[in-house]
Amino acid sequence: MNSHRPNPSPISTLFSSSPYKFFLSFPPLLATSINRKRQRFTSLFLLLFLFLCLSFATSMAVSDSDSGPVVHTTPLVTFLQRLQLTAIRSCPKKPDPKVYIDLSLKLPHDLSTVESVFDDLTAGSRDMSVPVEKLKKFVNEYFDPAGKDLVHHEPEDFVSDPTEFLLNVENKQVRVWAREVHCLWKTLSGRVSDAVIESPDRHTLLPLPEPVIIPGSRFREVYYWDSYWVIKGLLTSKMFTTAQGLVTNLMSLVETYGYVLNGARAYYTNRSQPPLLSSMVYEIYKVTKDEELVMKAIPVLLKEYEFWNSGKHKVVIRDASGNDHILSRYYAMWNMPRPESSVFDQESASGFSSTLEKQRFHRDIATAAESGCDFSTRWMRHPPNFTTMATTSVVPVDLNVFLLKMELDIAFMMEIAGDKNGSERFVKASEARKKAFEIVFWNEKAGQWLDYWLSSNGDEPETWKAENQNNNVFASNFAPIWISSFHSDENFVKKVVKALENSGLIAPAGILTSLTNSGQQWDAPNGWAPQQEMIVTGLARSDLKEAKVMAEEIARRWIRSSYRAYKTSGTIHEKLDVSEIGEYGGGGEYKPQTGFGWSNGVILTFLEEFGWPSDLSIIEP
Ligand SMILES: OC[C@H]1O[C@H](O[C@H]2O[C@H](CO)[C@@H](O)[C@H](O)[C@H]2O)[C@H](O)[C@@H](O)[C@@H]1O
Repeated sequence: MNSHRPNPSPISTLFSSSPYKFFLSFPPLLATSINRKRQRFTSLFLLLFLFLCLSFATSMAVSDSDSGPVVHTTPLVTFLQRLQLTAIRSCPKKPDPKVYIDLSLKLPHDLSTVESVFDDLTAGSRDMSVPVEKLKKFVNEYFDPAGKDLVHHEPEDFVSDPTEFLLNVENKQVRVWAREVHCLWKTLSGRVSDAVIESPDRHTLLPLPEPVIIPGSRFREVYYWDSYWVIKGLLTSKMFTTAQGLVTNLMSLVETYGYVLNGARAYYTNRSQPPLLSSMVYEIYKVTKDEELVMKAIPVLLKEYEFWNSGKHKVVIRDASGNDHILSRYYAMWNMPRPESSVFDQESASGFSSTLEKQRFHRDIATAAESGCDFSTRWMRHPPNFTTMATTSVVPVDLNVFLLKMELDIAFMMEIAGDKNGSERFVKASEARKKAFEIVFWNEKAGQWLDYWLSSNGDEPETWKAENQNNNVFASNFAPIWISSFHSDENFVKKVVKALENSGLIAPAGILTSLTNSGQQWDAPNGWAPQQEMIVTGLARSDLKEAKVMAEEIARRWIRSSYRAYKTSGTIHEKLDVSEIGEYGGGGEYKPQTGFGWSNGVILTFLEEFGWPSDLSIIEP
């Protein structure tokens, strides 16, 4: 596991800077002109002086740098960041910065040689730019292109027409399309190449034991929370072995790092993503009844549970009666620009003058990436001002739903394993978190759960204040309805359904992410597959008729829109613009992506859940 080493303090560079070198060389210079006693006194004096300098610099270092945890990255990532900067400054058509951080070092070159060639190439260039042709030549000579280290893999359990596939989809047009979506698993399937296993230091792609399903396009590596909806889709496609392989991969990351990484890249080791590993194991178990998988998963899930419920991730909110409620927040172990978007982050932080402000901002940016919702007005103190991102100060509703679900899943798995005490312990933990939902997040007037803004840095317990609830409407405010703890009481669900109906979130093609069009991708007018699925599935599982009707209506809108977008663009999109049927989403820091893992998964899941009658047109009425 990576150690959470603190950020290197400016003190480490103190003695290499010139004025101090001068002081260190001072005593020998004096030796010829004064006697030994005086020399000893002078040396002592200088030592004392240096000690005082050191103490002063240390105290400055402590107060002027953010003291949170930092997981360091690899030398290759650090170099590729330099190359990325040069590429962005050199190419007239701005390339996707992620392309450069995904390159791998060609054999037989070693990094230090390549670095010195690069130093020569950029020497004399003030802004690090170089002529494009020279840059291309350098990259081609020393690097393999992004994506070369993930080789195609034909999934062994893929059949083009699986038996019992989507039996309730009767409409011919929809069946044909569903089969095409099912076939996309083949294009998204890959295996980490042997080159990565043999020389991991030459790659930013991390070794994984089993084949993978990637989201698609620029996302040529496994992502944590995406995998939940990919797995749901794979189960519909009867690809059980592939689904199990994905879980084995994510479990291997927990074994190595102590948590599941944001994605399987060396530059994602400083953060996780929404914790859905237990839900993945649960979904697979429901279909396969594979007890061996459950037994393997329990210790891994316990390790992951500890990660989310300790250190900076853990927060304590005290209620008016003095009872403490333990919840979790996102908190990345990083306070610098994200390597995959380094230039973007540097520019965004350029308005901050102190190192401390910059570091805090970078941590809040990386933390938003850990939330999976990068970026959104949800994390901004003064939306839509991006520089007011303060993700570490938010106790998020959805993260705590995932953790409550994890507690219930672990309890369920421990029951299977025959560990009654362990199971009871986790049932108790889930009850405590459910209580915290009532006290901290639930807002009776709004009929939804609201994110909570911390008043302090979250290191000490703090007292709950009504004004700290974020009153803005987000799809995530309705995420709790996903789990049985919140959808089993009909009267309660009625309240939530009414609030959702009146929220303004229900749009022609699905559920909006928020009501603010900020230009960020996790805001209006975008709708994302995972949020549609959580809310729709939760409503559909309740016993309330209105909730079921609403669920089906939202699912049909989403499917129709995905179908129309597919027919016009020939592909499935990462996100949709839900203000209009058939429009794909935009905004944010990268171009809209296609492929696409979780969108395919949710289309198949909805078709499995609601079917499609033969007389119902897929073209919107
Ligand atoms: O490169 C920018 C960011 O890209 C990722 O985030 C987006 O794509 C992921 C894969 O589909 C998805 O899990 C996430 O919810 C999206 O916002 C990546 O996860 C970020 O860490 C990265 O900075």
